[in-house]
Amino acid sequence: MALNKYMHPRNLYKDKAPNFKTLAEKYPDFAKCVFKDLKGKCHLDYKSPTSLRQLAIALLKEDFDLEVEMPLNRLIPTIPLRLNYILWIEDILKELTDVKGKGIDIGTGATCVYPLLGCKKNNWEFLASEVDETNFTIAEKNIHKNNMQEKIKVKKVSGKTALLELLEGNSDQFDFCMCNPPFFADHMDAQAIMSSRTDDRPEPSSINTASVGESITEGGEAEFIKKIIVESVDLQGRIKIFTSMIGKKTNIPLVKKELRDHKIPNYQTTEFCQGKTMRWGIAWTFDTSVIFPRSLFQETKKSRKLSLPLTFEVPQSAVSVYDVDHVANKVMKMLKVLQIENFKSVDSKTKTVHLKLTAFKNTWSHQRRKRREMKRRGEEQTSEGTEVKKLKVTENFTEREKSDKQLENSCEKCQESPCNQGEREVTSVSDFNDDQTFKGKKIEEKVNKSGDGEKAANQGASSSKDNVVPYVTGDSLSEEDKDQFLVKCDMFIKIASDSISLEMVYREGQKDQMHQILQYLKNHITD
Ligand SMILES: C[S@@+](CC[C@H](N)C(=O)[O-])C[C@H]1O[C@@H](n2cnc3c(N)ncnc32)[C@H](O)[C@@H]1O
Repeated sequence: MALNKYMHPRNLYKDKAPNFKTLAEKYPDFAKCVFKDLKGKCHLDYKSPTSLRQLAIALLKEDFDLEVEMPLNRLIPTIPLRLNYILWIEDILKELTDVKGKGIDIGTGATCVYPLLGCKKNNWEFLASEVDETNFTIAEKNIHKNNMQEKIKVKKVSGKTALLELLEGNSDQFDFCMCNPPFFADHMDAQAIMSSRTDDRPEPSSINTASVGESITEGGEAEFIKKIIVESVDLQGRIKIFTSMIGKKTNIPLVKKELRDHKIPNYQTTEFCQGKTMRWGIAWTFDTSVIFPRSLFQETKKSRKLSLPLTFEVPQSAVSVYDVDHVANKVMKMLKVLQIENFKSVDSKTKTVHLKLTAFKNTWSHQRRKRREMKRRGEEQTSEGTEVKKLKVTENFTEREKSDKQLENSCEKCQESPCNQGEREVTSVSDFNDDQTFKGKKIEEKVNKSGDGEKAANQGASSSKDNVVPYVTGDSLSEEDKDQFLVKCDMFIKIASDSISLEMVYREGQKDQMHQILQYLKNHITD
């Protein structure tokens, strides 16, 4: 299921979808809803209220040892989503001191699902409200069925307020309140939302059995949550953390605005992901010392994105012999020029070369600017009668700048010039510190004196025609430079079908620097 990878990590359905076959063997009423395909695999009709009900009943019994009854004409709770909400509350409470384990559930529904789960899992106590007579009666039954009447109380309310009426005549302190508010503003809203589905947002895979009172509230869920926010101002001494589920993403900014309007600065949203459905949660408190857990969805998404490898197919023209060893040697020489530390290991089975890279200093970007600077300084020096040789460098840079421009235009990531991705095209050799001219001089001397090894390294980073383009060797980093690294990543050079690929996998530090290093290698590997 698309969103399951973002489910709460402690959600037991994250990596283990309910096994219909096993459930059918244990629960006869559920078995009646299951049908088998030609291969004998069990399926469920998610459009059938009876099937959904029997699945929820079976899961609550199987995974939480909870006995419940649910009317077919009331909302049937999807258990993975309800569990995600409970797990988020657990995470919030972990950050608090002096937790009593007491919560409020606004509009508990017939199943009384949050109090039953919270009480069973965490031994929490609940005060719940319900406006609907049928829901109220069945919620009470479900509490008794599970012998939780000491822990869970439900109060029938008029629905004029969200919390105030529930707390009348009660002086308890609560750690949190939770709510799955009625969703729609009116029938038109419900109709519009159900019929606004596109290919991107297909038909819901399951049926909504909620009654009018359960799913429709004046102004929709945003107004309902606003009501809780307004009341929370008066109740801040009684309830530490206020939370609500949000069903429509577009309501999040409205709710946040209401919080800001009431000068409530400490709030946090989260995502509840399950199957194909995403819902959101919002939590707020008047206690500024509370630190809410960060959104797991955003963190997981970010770390998944970060772990995707960047790949590059090495062209045949990069090396004289097109094999992994030659490519690896060439790349290592380029890394030496860039002063990127690398540790090599080889997987002899797959013939893959693994280089563990650590870059301490950006030696690969802003080269045009730096060469222009060098050119200027070269001219200054020449006018003072020093080093005529620098003029050659100047001329060559002009040529080089042209080719750099072309390279810049070819930024593969954004296809724009200048690159707008914050991962600017990288072009030439090194980041010559501040005293470019001095380094240039020093390097020229090196070129003049250097043996084959250094010349070979130079080829890795500069045009063979342009052998006066300076370079620095990898041994010139100061201890200070090495104290802080820019980025660490792994590079794999391997055979991929009939070509050799270079793959970079991010480890730590600034990921955009890894993009730049790869771009540099792409631009210069055929030099
Ligand atoms: C979307 S349902 C949620 C039911 C249950 N909490 C769940 O998540 O499955 C909303 C519930 O709130 C109840 N409700 C609506 N307005 C209410 C109010 N002002 N006070 C208490 N309950 C209310 C409805 O009757 C309904 O049972």
